Amino acid sequence: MLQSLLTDEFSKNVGRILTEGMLVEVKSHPSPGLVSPFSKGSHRDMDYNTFLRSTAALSKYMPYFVQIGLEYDDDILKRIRKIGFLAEKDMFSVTSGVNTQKGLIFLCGLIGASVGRCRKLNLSFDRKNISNIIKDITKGIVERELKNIDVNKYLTNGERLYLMYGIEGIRGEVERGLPTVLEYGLPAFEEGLKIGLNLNDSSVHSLIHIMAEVEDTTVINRKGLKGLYLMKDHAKNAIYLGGMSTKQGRLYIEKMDKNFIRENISPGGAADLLAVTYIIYKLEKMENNDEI
Ligand SMILES: CC(C)(COP(=O)(O)OP(=O)(O)OC[C@H]1O[C@@H](n2cnc3c(N)ncnc32)[C@H](O[C@H]2O[C@H](COP(=O)(O)OP(=O)(O)OP(=O)(O)O)[C@@H](O)[C@H]2O)[C@@H]1O)[C@@H](O)C(=O)NCCC(=O)NCCS
Ligand SMILES: Nc1ncnc2[nH]cnc12
Repeated sequence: MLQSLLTDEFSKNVGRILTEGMLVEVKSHPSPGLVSPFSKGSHRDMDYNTFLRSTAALSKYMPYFVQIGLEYDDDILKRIRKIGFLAEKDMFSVTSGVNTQKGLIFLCGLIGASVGRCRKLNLSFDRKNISNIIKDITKGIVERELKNIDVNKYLTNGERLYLMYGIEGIRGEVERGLPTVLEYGLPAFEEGLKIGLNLNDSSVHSLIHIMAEVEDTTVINRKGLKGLYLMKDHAKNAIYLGGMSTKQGRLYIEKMDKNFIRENISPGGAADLLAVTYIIYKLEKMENNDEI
């Protein structure tokens, strides 16, 4: 599959932004319960270096996702998954079997292909068009993959949690066109930059707003619905205190990190959506020739 797709300069540039998003996310701190350069968060089996290795391995695949959108009109989801499957294999091999960025591979596949498709159709690659194309590519995914699950096969966390609670997780997020990113992640990130926060602090500000809204199956998997509500309540308190824009908010977010580690909460889905937030922000800049 890789040999049959030759990537062009545009795909490489977009691929670079996808990789940058993964790096910006894992570099952000304090990131409650998550891995950062200063903390392993609520994890024993991975640290910052594991994420660097994983991101380096995945970077190779990013331009191919874009190329899919540039070259094909049909079976886009199937094609993304073919490449994604190879990427997952490489990820697990460099992390000794630890799941660092499985969700992100899928999300980057969809964003990359949707940007390729925008280019092909002469559409600007802004948040609205990316969201609409992702809705289109993933139309019916919840119905096909969750509502019709074969309960006798091995179930992934996402599938099991849908059966238990009806929670749609990453599939619901993409089929609805990334509402958590468009309605919460991006506005908070841009608000942070507008009031003068640096990249790190705007990212954490955005992360907190995402945590307040997302149905993160990584959290539910470990801690049940109680864990999800605990995460959301903490995030809402942090927002009430001003998030990263106030001293009280910052102190609260540092305390949140300690609480999440004590409670073994790691919002991996929220982390992925922060990466997506940054990626879409950066793609819009690229479109306007601002920062590339
Ligand atoms: C559609 C797929 C993403 C696969 O779906 P699957 O059913 O296999 O997976 P899910 O269990 O549904 O979870 C997928 C990951 O998505 C992230 N996530 C969770 N909730 C949301 C949400 N609401 N919105 C967006 N994203 C969300 C989350 O990924 C992050 O967390 C992972 C780290 O978690 P960790 O705590 O380590 O969890 P575990 O290893 O599970 O266990 P413990 O440590 O607790 O023991 C990390 O991956 C982050 O990225 C969910 O994990 C897609 O993969 C697919 O199509 N699969 C089919 C096979 C295929 O074709 N693969 C190639 C696809 S491109
Ligand atoms: N920084 C991070 N920490 C833990 N899990 C994650 N999944 C994606 N990014 C993560």
